Amino acid sequence: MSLRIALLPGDGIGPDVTYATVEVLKALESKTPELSFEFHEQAVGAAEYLRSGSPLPEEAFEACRAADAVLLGAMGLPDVRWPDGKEMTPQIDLRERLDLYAGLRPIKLYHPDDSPLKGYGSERPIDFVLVRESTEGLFSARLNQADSGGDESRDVMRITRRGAERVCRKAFELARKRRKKCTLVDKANVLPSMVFFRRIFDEVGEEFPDVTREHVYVDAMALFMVRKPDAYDVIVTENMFGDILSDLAAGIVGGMGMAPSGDVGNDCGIFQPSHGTAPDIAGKDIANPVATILSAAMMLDWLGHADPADRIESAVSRVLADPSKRTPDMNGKLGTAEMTAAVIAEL
Ligand SMILES: NC(=O)c1ccc[n+]([C@@H]2O[C@H](COP(=O)([O-])OP(=O)(O)OC[C@H]3O[C@@H](n4cnc5c(N)ncnc54)[C@H](O)[C@@H]3O)[C@@H](O)[C@H]2O)c1
Ligand SMILES: CC(C)[C@H](C(=O)O)[C@@H](O)C(=O)O
Repeated sequence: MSLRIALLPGDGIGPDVTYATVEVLKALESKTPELSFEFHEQAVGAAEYLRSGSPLPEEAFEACRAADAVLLGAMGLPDVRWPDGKEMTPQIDLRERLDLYAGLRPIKLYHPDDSPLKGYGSERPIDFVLVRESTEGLFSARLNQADSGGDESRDVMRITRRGAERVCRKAFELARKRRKKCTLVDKANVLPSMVFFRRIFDEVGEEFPDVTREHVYVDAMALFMVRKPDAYDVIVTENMFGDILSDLAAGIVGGMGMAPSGDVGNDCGIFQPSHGTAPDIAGKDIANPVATILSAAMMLDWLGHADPADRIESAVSRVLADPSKRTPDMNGKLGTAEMTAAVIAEL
C-alpha cells in the first residue's frame, strides 16, 4: 500500500531541503519493495500569501488532513507580514487546527567535532528529546491584535489541564522507551500557570513509577543545556520555552541544519526541520538537508516503518562519521545536492 505524503516545501530554503529529502525517500523506495510513496505537493507559506492572499489555502489544509503524514520544509519570510505586523505562520495554524500537541525535537550529536562544547561524543553522548507543547502556552496569545495603538499590550500564558496532561503523558511514554528520565522545564518560582503545569506533570508522573522525574527552571535549563547536556533524556515544556530551548539545543549539536522535528497529535503528524527559511542562503545549493532528511526518518517511524527509518538515520550517521562531509553551515564544502547524494550512497 502506498503512503500518501502531503508535501509542503514552503519558502526560502524550504524547497531546497524538501526536494533533497524526496530524493532520499525515492532512493529508499527503489530498494524497499514494501515501501511506496505518493507525494501530493501543496503551495503554503509567505509566497503563496503573496500569490493568492492566503498562506494556507483550504485545499492545502484538506490535503494535509487527508494524508498519512505531512513533510514540510519551512515557511515565512521576514518581509512578508500581515497588516498588523506579525509574520504569516501557517505551520502554527496547522499545529493548532490538526491538534498536533506534541512537538518532538530530538537533539543528537553525531560527531564530536560538530559541537562547540568540548568533551562530548561516544563516551559522553548528547542525546535527548525536547517535547514542546504546541497548541497553547504563551503562543495562545498569538491571535490577539498585535498593536492596537494604545499604551499596553498583553500576551497571556494559557495552560489547560487537558493540554498539560496529554503532552506530559507523551513525554513520560517516550522516556519509558528511552533512558527513563523526564525533566519538566517551567518557571514555577514566578508564574501561576507554571505552578499548575508542574502539579499536572507530577500527577501524570505518578502513572510512570519507573521513570525518574525532575523539575528545572527555564533560566537554569538555558545554562545546563550548555554545561551538562548529557544529563537529559526527555525534556517537556510549554510552547514558547520549547521554541527557544530547541534552537539553543540545536546549537550544541551543529546548528539548525541538524535539528529534525515531528509535530504529532493522536491521528496526524507533520515532520519538518526545526529551522526556518534562511532567506540568506535560499536557492544557492548550500542549505544543510540533514535536519529534513532526519525528519523524514521520524515520519517513517511514526507511520510504523521503523526499519526504513533506521536505515535513513544510519545512512546519515555513516556520512557524518567522515568530518569532510559537511555543508558550509558546519564548516564544510559540500552543497545540498552533494550532501544528499552522500546519504543516498550510504543507503
Ligand atoms: N518551522 C518554520 O517554518 C520556521 C522556523 C523558524 C523560522 N521560520 C521563519 O524563517 C524566516 C527566517 O528566520 P530566522 O532567520 O530567524 O531562522 P532560520 O532558521 O531561517 O535561520 C537562522 C540561521 O540559521 C541558518 N540556517 C537555518 N537552517 C539552515 C540550514 N538547513 N542549512 C544551513 N543554514 C541554516 C540560516 O542561514 C541563519 O543564519 C522567518 O521568516 C521565520 O519566521 C520558519
Ligand atoms: C517560525 C515559527 C512560527 C516557529 C515557531 O515558533 O513555532 C519556529 O520557530 C519553530 O520552532 O518551529
